[in-house]
Amino acid sequence: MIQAQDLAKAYGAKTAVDGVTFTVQPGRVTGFLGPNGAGKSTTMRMIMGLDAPTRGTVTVNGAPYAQHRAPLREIGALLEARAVHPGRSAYHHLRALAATHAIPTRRVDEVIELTGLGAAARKKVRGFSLGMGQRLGIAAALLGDPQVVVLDEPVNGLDPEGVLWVRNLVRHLAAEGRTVFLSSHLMSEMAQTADHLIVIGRGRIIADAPIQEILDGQGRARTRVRTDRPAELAALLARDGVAVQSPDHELLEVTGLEPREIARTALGAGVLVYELTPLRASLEEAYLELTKDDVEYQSQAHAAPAPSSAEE
Ligand SMILES: Nc1ncnc2c1ncn2[C@@H]1O[C@H](COP(=O)(O)OP(=O)(O)OP(=O)(O)O)[C@@H](O)[C@H]1O
Repeated sequence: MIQAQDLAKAYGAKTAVDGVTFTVQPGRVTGFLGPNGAGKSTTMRMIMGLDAPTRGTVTVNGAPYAQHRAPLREIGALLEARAVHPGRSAYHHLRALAATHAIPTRRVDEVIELTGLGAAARKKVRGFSLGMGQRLGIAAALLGDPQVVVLDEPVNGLDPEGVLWVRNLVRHLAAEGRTVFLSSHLMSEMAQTADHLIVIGRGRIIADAPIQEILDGQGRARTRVRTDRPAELAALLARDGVAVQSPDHELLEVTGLEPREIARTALGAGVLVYELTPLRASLEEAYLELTKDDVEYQSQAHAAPAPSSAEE
């Protein structure tokens, strides 16, 4: 289990993570979803003890990473920008890692098998494709047979077969009762892989719910309408896929129509509307909104010299 409590990280004046509180439970795949720059990698680095929080705490199975005697057996991670000696073979890289953590060599063969590295394991890492590099990173993460697995953008650079492989692997790890926490900036990928989603935008949690709940809530615009002729407007709005409720005098709650359409219908019939309030943006909409800002950020980042911390 991973528990973050009011976890925050600032780099100078830049707040990367702005006080997040969440729990990643064992036995399911938890997706950490957010656009580029939302704070996913920073949060994951703090989980792994690679970055010190400015505020708050994060624990892995009840203790901060640094306090575990054999951290590799507790939690395994694939983080971006993993340093692997390019002149070494994947096999030797894993052997060296195992040796420094008192992990038997037999386990190296197991993770090579598990990650489908196969014959490539004997080749120098220098010649690895992005996909093979990701597999090696995942092999290293699983080396200590950890109860908690953290993968930062594990499907980045993988071909469709590789994406499917990661999906099956993480589902298998969760089915074994492990805590699996993986990040992505793609809602579509998460929808197919995760049981539970934690959505982060600009360093803050914007949703933390089972995936089904999030998918059910998608795309169903709900609007509060106040009008002096509620019965008449309700009748005008009634159509397939639209639900109209009247919880109070002069009040309607309309599901399945955008405010603009409601306004147009009311205007067409000469019905006075004196309130029109969208009740809840769907997560997908909220997510797209955040992504939109991020695209702007990206284009600015390309126009100006890239910050030295940029990972892409
Ligand atoms: N070492 C650093 N120094 C300064 N700013 C940083 C540093 N690391 C991250 N940031 C900034 O903190 C914010 C969050 O970055 P982070 O890498 O955690 O986001 P992310 O959600 O993982 O995005 P991505 O998908 O691009 O990796 C970004 O604005 C980033 O530029």
